[in-house]
Order: sequence, then structure tokens, then C-alpha cells
Amino acid sequence: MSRSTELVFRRFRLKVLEGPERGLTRDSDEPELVIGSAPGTHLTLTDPTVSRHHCAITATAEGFLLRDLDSKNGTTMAGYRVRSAYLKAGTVLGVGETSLRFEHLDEEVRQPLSHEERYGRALGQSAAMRRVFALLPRIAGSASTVLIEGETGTGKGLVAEAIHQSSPRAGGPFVVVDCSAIPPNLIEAELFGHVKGAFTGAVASRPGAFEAARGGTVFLDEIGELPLDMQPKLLRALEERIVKRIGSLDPVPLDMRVVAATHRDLRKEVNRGRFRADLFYRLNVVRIRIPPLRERIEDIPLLVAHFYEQLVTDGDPSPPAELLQALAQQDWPGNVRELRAAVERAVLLGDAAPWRDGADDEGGAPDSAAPPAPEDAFDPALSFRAAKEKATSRWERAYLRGLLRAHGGNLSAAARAARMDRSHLHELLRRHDLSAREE
Ligand SMILES: Nc1ncnc2c1ncn2[C@@H]1O[C@H](COP(=O)(O)OP(=O)(O)OP(=O)(O)O)[C@@H](O)[C@H]1O
Repeated sequence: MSRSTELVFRRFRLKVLEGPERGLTRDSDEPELVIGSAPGTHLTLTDPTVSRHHCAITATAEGFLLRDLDSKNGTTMAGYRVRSAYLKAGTVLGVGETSLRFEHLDEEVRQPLSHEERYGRALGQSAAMRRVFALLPRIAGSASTVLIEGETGTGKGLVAEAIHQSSPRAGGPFVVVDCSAIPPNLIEAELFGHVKGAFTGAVASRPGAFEAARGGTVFLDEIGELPLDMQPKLLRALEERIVKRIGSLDPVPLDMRVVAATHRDLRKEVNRGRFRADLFYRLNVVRIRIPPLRERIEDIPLLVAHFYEQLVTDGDPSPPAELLQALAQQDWPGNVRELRAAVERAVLLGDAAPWRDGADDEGGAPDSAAPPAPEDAFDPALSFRAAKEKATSRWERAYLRGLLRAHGGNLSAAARAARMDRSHLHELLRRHDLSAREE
């Protein structure tokens, strides 16, 4: 099968009709063009009624999609305020009090696609993912800060790890800080460290993540959840490249690269005042967007085959066609994480089409699977599929708690005993809000 080696999209032009920049034109070089008053936007307008990141136009398979980025004064099309709409050539847009005309150009922009179907542990054969894979080697080789955006479960963590592993810092540590999982009063200590006695409970001195990542990379996951009062401190540390442990005046020089990720659109967060613009610019040096699974359904067979092979310990390691077919037809709001969970359920329950209503439930559940509690087995309010999911989830949770208890909360020992991939166990625990000791 011949595969495309380039992503091709049509160029478009924006012309300012009214407003301080009247007469200015901007042609698109990328699939997305952002209009706003912030420096660094593709079309920067000085009109005070324009928000920092006001709206974006994206070339998609369905056409040119206009999206308002939660601007203060709104985006209009033919006088009507719109949140998102597809643009036709000649459409006049209102951005605050500035008006612009959208025009097609008879030119194409071509961007190379990778020939590879993976980068590190991240797999993908769709053009959307191969476009990301084509960019990653260059990004990994540079020292720049990277911002990865994408919905939850799209693989941002895997991409961050792959960037570290193919960077010149691969020999150093990869330190993960999940900003959404740390209580706000502890986040400063987590990032910068503390000395003994700096606060109640600080029984010993401890380096923070930035210090611990010396020679390596810090992955700031869910950076959009970083409390506002912490944001200037982070910015200062990144600009000055030094930190001081809490309770100490001694500056510690930093030698680490930052890769940050978020499931939010940080431009919207900046418009809403929830994320500081200066920190956003500091992080947004290189931006990668990981597309959601619904924009790359061509990846589903490859991912299903990969997860299936990882999970099936005996028997045929290729997924049944029925399973592939059933999974390819679903919507995946939880993206790859949810797809993986679905493959897991299918393997666990020995059921090729776990959602087929009325499918019989005789599939060979493993011996260790406790039968669902009687009150779970039949609930008139639930469909077969929902009831089965509820019971499986309950069983999984009970299993994981027992497993952790048996191994004193040690993740590696638990994974070995369950004959499960360590990162997979970690993922399962996270899904059930359970925590293990990482050793
Ligand atoms: N392209 C991919 N290839 C293989 N596995 C993937 C891919 N994308 C995601 N996964 C798997 O899906 C799960 C979720 O991935 P990951 O944690 O990297 O997503 P995320 O976008 O960082 O999620 P969150 O926003 O919730 O932190 C993991 O088990 C990961 O191994």
C-alpha cells in the first residue's frame, strides 16, 4: 500500500479590512493560524478590544475551522457571534472591533511525514501522528522548552519520555512532576526542594525535582493546573536557571530541560486569567499538539494489536477481527488510554466484542477473577455493557488493592507478582486513584 509522505493543505490569507492594522495581510504557513494581540500570534492586532489569543483558524479535512479561544469580546461571522464555524472564501470575520476577510490561495503548503510508525514507545501510522514523529527528532535534539498539548490519554506522557530518551540528555534522569496530583501547599517544595525544618514535616533536607533532574529532563505534567501563585516562582526559576530550596538562601544552579504538558488549551487559560501570559510564552517555545484518537482512527488497529500482544500471555497474540471491528467503531473520549482499557477488558473477559448488547457472558474470565457481587450482576437500570463495566471495574479495584497490600505498596514488586508491565500497572492504579510506592 502506498502511503503519503507529505501532509498537504491549502494556504489561506487574512486581510485586515477595518481596524488599526487596516490593509495588513497574513498568509498561512502552518495548518493553524492564531489571531490575537499577544506577540507571537501569527496575526498580531493592536486593537484593544482583541484578546491576547483571540481565535484560531485550522486547516482540517472538513475545511477551514474557525474557533474562538474564549475571547473577551467574541468573534463574529457575518455579524453573528460564533464559537466555531467553517469558513468560506470571502467570509468577513469580526475580531473585537477589527474586521478581516478570509481568502483561499491557489497554493499548497507541504509538510513532511515520518516513514516510521513509532517514536520511542509512541505508536501511530496516521498522517497526523507521522507528522508529529517527523518533528520530534529535531525537537529532541534541541535544548528548547517544549509544550505538549492534547486531550487526556492521547499519549503526551509517552511523547515527553521519548523526547528525553532521544535527546542529548538521555543519560540523565527523567523526573515527572504531575502538577494536578500535588497539593498546592506542597508544590513549591516538590519543585525546588527544602531544607530540614523549613516547615512542619520537613524532617530532612530534600532536593526538589529541578535539582534531582540535573543533567536530564523535568516533565511538568498538567502544567495548566499549576496554582496561580506558583506561576511567577516557576517563571523566575526558568529564567534565572537557579532555585533556592525552601528555607535556604543558597542558589542552586539548574542543569535540566523542561518538557511540559497539558490537556487544556493554555491560550484560553491565558485569556481567562488562569494562566500567566509570561509563563505561557516561556513554555511555549516549541509547541506540539497530539491529536485526539477521533482525528486519527487509522491508528486504532495498530494500537489494538500492540496492546493485545502485550496483554495476552498465551495463545494467539493477534487480536480477533471481531474485536478490531468493534473497537474501530467506538468513540474514544478517553483516547488511547480508554482504548487500552477496552482491550484489557476484552482480554480479561475473553470476550471479543465486549460492547455487543446481548452478547453472552460465558467468555473465560481468568480463575483469579472473583465473580461479580450478586447486587452487581443484574441491575435493571443498566444496560448489559454498563453492568459488565461496573462489575469489572469493581473487580479490578479489589484486585489492585489486594495486590498492593500483599507487596507493601511496592510498585515494582507488585508488577512482577502480577506478571504485568510496570507502567501498565501504574496506569491502572492511576485510573483507580490508588497509589503505590515508586521504587
Ligand atoms: N501513541 C501511543 N502508542 C502506544 N501507547 C500509547 C500511545 N498513546 C498513548 N498510549 C498509552 O495510553 C496511555 C495514556 O498515555 P499517556 O499517559 O502518555 O497520555 P497523556 O496524554 O499523558 O494522559 P493524561 O493527560 O491523562 O496525563 C498509556 O498507557 C500509554 O502507554
